[in-house]
Amino acid sequence: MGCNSSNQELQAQDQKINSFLQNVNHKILVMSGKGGVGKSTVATNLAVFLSNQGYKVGLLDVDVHGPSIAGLLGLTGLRLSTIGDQFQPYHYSDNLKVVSIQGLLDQPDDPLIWRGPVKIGIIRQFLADVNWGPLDFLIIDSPPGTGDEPLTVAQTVSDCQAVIITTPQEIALADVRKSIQFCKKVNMPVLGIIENMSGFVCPSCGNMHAIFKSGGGEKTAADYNLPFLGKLPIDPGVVTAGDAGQSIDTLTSHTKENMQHIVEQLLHKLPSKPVQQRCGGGDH
Ligand SMILES: Nc1ncnc2c1ncn2[C@@H]1O[C@H](COP(=O)(O)OP(=O)(O)OP(=O)(O)O)[C@@H](O)[C@H]1O
Repeated sequence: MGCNSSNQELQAQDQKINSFLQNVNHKILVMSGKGGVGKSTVATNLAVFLSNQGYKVGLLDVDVHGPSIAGLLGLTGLRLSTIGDQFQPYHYSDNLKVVSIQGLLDQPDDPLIWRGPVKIGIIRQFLADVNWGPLDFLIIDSPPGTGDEPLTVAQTVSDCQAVIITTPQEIALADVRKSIQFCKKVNMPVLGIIENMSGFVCPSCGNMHAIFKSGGGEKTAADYNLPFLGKLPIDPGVVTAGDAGQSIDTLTSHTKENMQHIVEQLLHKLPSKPVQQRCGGGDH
């Protein structure tokens, strides 16, 4: 009896998830094999750049143990409110809604000491019980690796596609190859690979220094016959902007153009679908 009722609850939740996902044109999971390669930075900026172009975007942080989206967007006091039985996403702008586990913590520095089933439960709830509304893009930022969080997304969001972030050095690329194999195993198409921290242009001499090497992400994409979406250099401005809760869009360096190029490449790879009601641009 208990088992039946929990099965029924799961089925009811599945229905809610499916009815939300039917109203989302493109679902993108941003993954990396290795930690600290800039996955949250890229996920956040993809969401901001797309929403600035007028697309309706939802940004979901499923990095339960190390959520950083709220900080990168300057939403340090982010709280998720509820109306009835639904969470209300944070409206970063007219076109960008944000949900992060951070919004449920009493203290921002509280650690979450959760095992798999609890994490799976909260991710499903963020898909079932959030008042997202119709979206052109749902961008999901996952923790590094191939654990519970990306697996839950892959199993729950049936037409999700992956964008894999790497840095150019071999130790990161070895983990990217695992991410690619993971995507194959769970039948999640890879939209492309982005190489972050790809070279550093010295502000004094203007020369490019390949601190973590350069080109490894592009080569891995070619080796696996996957699209290469572009690269971002090591840019101290990215750190300063991220720490100040600002997007790459506020930078004056070439990094902004590189990010725009990545967004254009991504849009090229996607089948065009009718856009949700578009607004002029972000208001944040
Ligand atoms: N292109 C870049 N140039 C300079 N710094 C960068 C760049 N990209 C990201 N960073 C910085 O690197 C740090 C890690 O970035 P971020 O949090 O996005 O990585 P992550 O892969 O999501 O990390 P985690 O594994 O903890 O989830 C941040 O301080 C960020 O500002």
